[in-house]
Amino acid sequence: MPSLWRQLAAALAMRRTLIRRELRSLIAGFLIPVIMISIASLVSTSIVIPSADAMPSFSRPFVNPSALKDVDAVGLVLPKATDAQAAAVTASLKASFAALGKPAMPLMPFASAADFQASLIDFYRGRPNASLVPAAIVVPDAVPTAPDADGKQSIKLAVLVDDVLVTGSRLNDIAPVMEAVADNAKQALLQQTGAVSFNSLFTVFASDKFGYDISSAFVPPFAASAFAQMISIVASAVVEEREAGHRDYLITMGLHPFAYYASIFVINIVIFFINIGASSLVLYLFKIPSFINTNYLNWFLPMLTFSLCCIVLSMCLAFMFRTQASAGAALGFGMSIVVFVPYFFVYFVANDEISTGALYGISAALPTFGLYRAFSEIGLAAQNGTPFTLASLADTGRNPILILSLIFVAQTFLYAYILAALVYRDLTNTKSFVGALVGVTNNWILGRGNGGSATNAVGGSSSEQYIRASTSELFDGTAVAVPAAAAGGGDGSIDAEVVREIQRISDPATANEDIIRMAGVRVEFTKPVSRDRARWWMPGETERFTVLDDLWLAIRKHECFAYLGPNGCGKTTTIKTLIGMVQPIGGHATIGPFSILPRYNTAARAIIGICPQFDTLWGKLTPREHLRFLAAIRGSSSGNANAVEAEIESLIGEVGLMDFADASIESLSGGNKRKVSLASACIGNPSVVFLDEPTTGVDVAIRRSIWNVIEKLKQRTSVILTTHSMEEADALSDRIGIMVNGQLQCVGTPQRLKTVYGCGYKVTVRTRGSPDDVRDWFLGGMDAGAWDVARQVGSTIVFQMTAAGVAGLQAELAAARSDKDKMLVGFERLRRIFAFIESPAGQPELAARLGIVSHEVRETSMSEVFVSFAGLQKGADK
Ligand SMILES: Nc1ncnc2c1ncn2[C@@H]1O[C@H](COP(=O)(O)OP(=O)(O)OP(=O)(O)O)[C@@H](O)[C@H]1O
Repeated sequence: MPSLWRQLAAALAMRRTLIRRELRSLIAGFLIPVIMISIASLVSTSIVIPSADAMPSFSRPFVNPSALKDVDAVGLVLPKATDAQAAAVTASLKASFAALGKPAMPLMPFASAADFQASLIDFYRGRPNASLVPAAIVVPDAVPTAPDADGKQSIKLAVLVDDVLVTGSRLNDIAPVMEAVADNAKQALLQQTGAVSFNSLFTVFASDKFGYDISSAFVPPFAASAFAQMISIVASAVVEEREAGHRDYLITMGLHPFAYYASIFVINIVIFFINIGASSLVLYLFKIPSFINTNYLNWFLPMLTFSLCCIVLSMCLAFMFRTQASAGAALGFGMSIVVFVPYFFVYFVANDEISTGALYGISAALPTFGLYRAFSEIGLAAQNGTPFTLASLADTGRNPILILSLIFVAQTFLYAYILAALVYRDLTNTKSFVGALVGVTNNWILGRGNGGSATNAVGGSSSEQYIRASTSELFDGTAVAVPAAAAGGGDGSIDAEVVREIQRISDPATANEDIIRMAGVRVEFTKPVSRDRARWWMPGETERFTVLDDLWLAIRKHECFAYLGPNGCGKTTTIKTLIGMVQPIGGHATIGPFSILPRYNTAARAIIGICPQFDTLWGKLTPREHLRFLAAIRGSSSGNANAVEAEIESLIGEVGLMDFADASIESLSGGNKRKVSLASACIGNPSVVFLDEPTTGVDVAIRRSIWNVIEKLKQRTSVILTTHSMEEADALSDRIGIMVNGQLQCVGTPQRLKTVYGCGYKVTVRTRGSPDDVRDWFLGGMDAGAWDVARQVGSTIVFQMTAAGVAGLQAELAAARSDKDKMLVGFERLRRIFAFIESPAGQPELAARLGIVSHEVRETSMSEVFVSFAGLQKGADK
């Protein structure tokens, strides 16, 4: 196998190709954060008055005003008042304030609200000539120039009060003052206009609107939420890959789990960078004050470090979900809650004030909160006129960005540890999470693990180390007790060849004959308790059931072994055990020189190839790219790029994909996809290839071509073929094993099984004479009672052996000492049958009477042998 880094490079190259091909869907996914930040920016900037666009950052000088005691200037906006009216109102207000003990109160009349705003903004900017503090503005609305028909004038008088002055208990202090202001304004206007009625109202205006940066409150939660959405996007993608079987396929084909997860990490970091860039651009283009006035490293550090921890966290969360749909829905919603609930709590309940300890504590538990607070602190600092600078990063008392970023980095390591444990548990079927943590610590971190561990690859030890360590673990045949029924010469209850196979497996001297050996392998799964036994007070109750029950099986070098059995008998489970995707509860097994049970030595994966039952292909790749990628992760024995290309071309030619080698896999027919899977299994010259129902769902022509490939394949490697096609097994395999109820029921050459387990022969005769004569002649002449008529259609009669006839044949076979003798018994039988049917040829009169046109003698088919075993499967449809 190539080094970890080469595998990582190969996985990255493949992901890059996939991303290029799936750019549209990817952009759609990753646009979400940018869209969210854009919306937040747009809303923020649209709430700020237009003239504030050009404003630099400012600080509010009267954040906590002491009511009117702090008011030393008033702006008057009297847009429609005449000069005389304005002077009257001004004089009246002066009097009003003089009464409050503020005789030097400067009053500044403005011709329009826009004038007033401009002056106000100058004030906020800290311009020296702007001394205005807005406290009250009196705006007479629609000042009539002449009395109405009744001689009366009606004036609406609006008294606007800065909201900062009316917060909390200060309202009571302000109300009488403002009433006085209004009253004096009324009096002044009355004198000037002679109006007899006034409608006066108080309106509280927010001086905020004159430039308060609402983005500093608005953008942080949205930006944090946008980044939090990335968690659900990344996690969904990881779940999708697992759901499609890609992860397991790659790992069983030899990709290091570390390389697999590291490739996801690296690719997502790149995507995050793009995202950080795009989001920053949005904030810049919208001129979000806290962004453009703050040193960029203050933004970048939390965004980057959050991305690191977010990606690893996503990979951990992916383990909670089986399907991409559930992951997307649950995490998308969950992340919004996780961001917004603490945000609302802190902003509204805690009044945006939070102690440093609480800030770091909550951030350590919820990274999304940490990110929100980081953005929020940046916003607050900018709004207060002291935006974070590069130097302020070191001032951790005032600027929490560095500490928050370090918290994210620490979380990245923590989640990486948890991820390692989750992967470890998944790949080794360790029951408890704590056990997995211990396993990770011992095997991967401290390097104390056993060399044969399924997971040592990640520890970085070299392949040689592994092989040495694991070879010593190879079971010597005596490590597992031979089943009682197979002890000695067997007690006759199990197939003689199965007994011989068990004895051979338990003899270490014969180990070199086999590429695969399994001894006493036991696999159990759990399933929901059946309804009739379910207890209502224990919902979701499960029970264990045995799938492989003390399985002994050996595959010889360079043989094609057809592994047959009814649905659910455990064929796929056997293969999954051999490729390390199922962890048995007992037994020993080896593949070549590697021990794979009780602990899976991942070095074995270099010598196996897998064509899974369901195609696990990347639709956007072409067959050639697919094979190249697998070649890169498996490595070529020569390490020569030309040799790899030659191997790929030869495989493409062998499976007949020349015309489709550069078409995307998703455009191929089911049959051609099967061929890609088959070629993929052969990449890297494996010593044994697992073909799990390779011809399922393909037409006759493609089936034939796949058969041809298998024929060639078995000349250079061992093949384990599972299939439901007896014709296929019969045609391709050197030996057949039939598995029922998790145990091998019989094993041997197709001929042996047909001879030993068949139900004799069938003879079909077609006549132009009388079928009755033929029937009487056949049944009278062949062994008495051994034959009967199976069916008669027109002039064709089919004879088959009776139960007594089959029993007689079986007795003869049982008496034969060896398979060879059994074959001879079979041949002798055939010879006798043919001799009898052809005997009329020497008797013209009989031949003329019978008028036999043609005859056919057929042995029991593999299907019939199979059916006789399949019926024994528990729970099988009869
Ligand atoms: N992960 C699992 N958890 C629980 N039960 C499982 C699991 N995998 C397989 N099984 C069950 O184990 C039994 C054997 O399954 P397996 O897939 O090995 O059968 P098979 O012989 O390959 O069947 P088929 O010919 O239909 O592919 C079945 O009853 C199946 O439902």
